[in-house]
Amino acid sequence: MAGPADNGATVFAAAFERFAEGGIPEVADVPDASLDLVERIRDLVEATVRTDVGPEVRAEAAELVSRAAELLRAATHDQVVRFARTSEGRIDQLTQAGSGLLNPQAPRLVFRETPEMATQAFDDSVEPRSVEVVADCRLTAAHSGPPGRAHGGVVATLLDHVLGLATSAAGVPGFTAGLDVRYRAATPYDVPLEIRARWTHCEGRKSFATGEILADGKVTAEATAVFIAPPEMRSLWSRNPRSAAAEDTVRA
Ligand SMILES: CCCCCCCCCCCC(=O)SCCNC(=O)CCNC(=O)[C@H](O)C(C)(C)COP(=O)(O)OP(=O)(O)OC[C@H]1O[C@@H](n2cnc3c(N)ncnc32)[C@H](O)[C@@H]1OP(=O)(O)O
Repeated sequence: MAGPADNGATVFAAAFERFAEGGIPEVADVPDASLDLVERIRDLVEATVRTDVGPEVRAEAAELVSRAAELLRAATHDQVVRFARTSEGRIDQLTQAGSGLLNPQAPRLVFRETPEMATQAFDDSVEPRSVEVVADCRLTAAHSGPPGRAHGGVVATLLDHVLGLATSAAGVPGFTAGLDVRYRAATPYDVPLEIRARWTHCEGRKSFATGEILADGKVTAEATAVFIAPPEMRSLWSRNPRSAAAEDTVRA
């Protein structure tokens, strides 16, 4: 298993080998039961935050939740990391905290107008292309910070993730090296939010993006970020084969 010291490169290398061999499953093959479980846990978290029931009912609920955790632990993966290929040809990590389909702690982030994602990164013969990535999200009371508004860290997570995907879409992805968020107004929960981002330029290994969150058409937060891919990741990404066919089904 990869430890923190290896920068995740071992896990990525294994994932790219599997991608090359056609072994990365499709996101579309994730069973409905897996998605349903995630949605129900999100509902559970929301209900837990909002509940006003007494201690006895809480204790009863806690017993049920413990039983559910026990059921899920009956079979576990060696790695939490679960790669899958999206319909746009992008490799996603289904348990990541930004939008992971199999992570109930991730906000419900839905990408729209998603342009075809670059599947070939760091290809010297292809100029990065600036594409606008747009996502919809509705935060809940479980994401609140000060009364009535979203937590600033959650707002930063949304921006980090969507700006990161904009650099992936451009063909120059990386890890977040810096994220500068300007909180212009309260970001509300329980209302539709729109998150927009686009890659702007590269300076050497640094890939820059900007983006913003809008509620009811008004910008509540904006960000600039720099993403950097370590050399070993660049070499992995650069040989990401576009033509790989997925044969596995997701066992999630
Ligand atoms: C597959 C499906 C996934 C699917 C998942 C999808 C995820 C979407 C996006 C989520 C993104 C994340 O959360 S990523 C996770 C959070 N981020 C991280 O864990 C990153 C931790 N940091 C690192 O690993 C490292 O510091 C790196 C890789 C970022 C950079 O290390 P390095 O390669 O050694 O580079 P380093 O020499 O430090 O810096 C290179 C150059 O950049 C400059 N530089 C460094 N930081 C900054 C900065 N904040 N702003 C400006 N410039 C900077 C340096 O001065 C230097 O300039 P010069 O001397 O060259 O001029």
